[in-house]
Amino acid sequence: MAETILRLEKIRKELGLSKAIRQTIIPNLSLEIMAGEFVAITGPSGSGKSTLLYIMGGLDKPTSGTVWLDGEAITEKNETEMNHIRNEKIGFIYQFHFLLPEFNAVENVSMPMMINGRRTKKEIRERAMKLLDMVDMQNKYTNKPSQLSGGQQQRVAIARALANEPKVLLGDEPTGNLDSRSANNVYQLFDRLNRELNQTVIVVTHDEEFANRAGRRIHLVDGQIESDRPLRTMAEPLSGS
Ligand SMILES: Nc1ncnc2c1ncn2[C@@H]1O[C@H](COP(=O)(O)OP(=O)(O)OP(=O)(O)O)[C@@H](O)[C@H]1O
Repeated sequence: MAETILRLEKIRKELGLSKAIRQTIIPNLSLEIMAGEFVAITGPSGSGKSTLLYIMGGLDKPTSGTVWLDGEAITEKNETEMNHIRNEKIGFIYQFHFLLPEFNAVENVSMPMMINGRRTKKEIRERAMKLLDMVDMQNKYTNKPSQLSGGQQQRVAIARALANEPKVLLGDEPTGNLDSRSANNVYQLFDRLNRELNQTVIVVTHDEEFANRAGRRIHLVDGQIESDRPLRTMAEPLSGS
């Protein structure tokens, strides 16, 4: 049986707009995600999807409540400990790739491994190339981001997010900035990572087609789960693929 990889317990998020005015983004949300799940988080603009994803990935702290990642309460960690956990256990993909412009594809993918320090230089380079092969970027090792299309840049960003074998891969609108063909490549890649590597994937998306490819769909309204339903059981083949 799959184990719980991420657990959110009574998460509340408020923002202080001024001393007197506080906005509640997430009133009280609990959620459990199992290893190997592919979860899409949908909902109207402003419903708190990105806030929730950032809290899951330790990039934002809830006002109260606990986030457990791989059995550890990450909400209790300080910034230094959190940097380490993010590097080791969380892969984050944004709508805009945030690749380092002055470095080529191999160097960008190598970066999280260099920071981590668990591998030798040679191992890092070999793994970076292997990851780029996996995202079908084998011919672009030495290209800098400006020499790549938007879809290719996003695939390098995905390879980078996978560099340290993260427990969870989090995507904030990873196809939001792509044309439909590149978006389709990215869907297929997420799908493959989930099925072949059993990678846990959680994506926030406005894209209906992407959301429908996930194994589970959580719909947020006003920071609350309006629906949470399986779209298919884990590792069940996607119809039409
Ligand atoms: N730094 C901030 N300062 C003020 N308000 C914020 C801040 N970050 C988020 N908010 C507010 O929190 C709410 C939730 O924002 P969030 O980005 O999580 O929603 P979302 O569902 O991801 O929206 P979208 O689909 O438009 O990206 C919104 O009302 C937003 O205006």
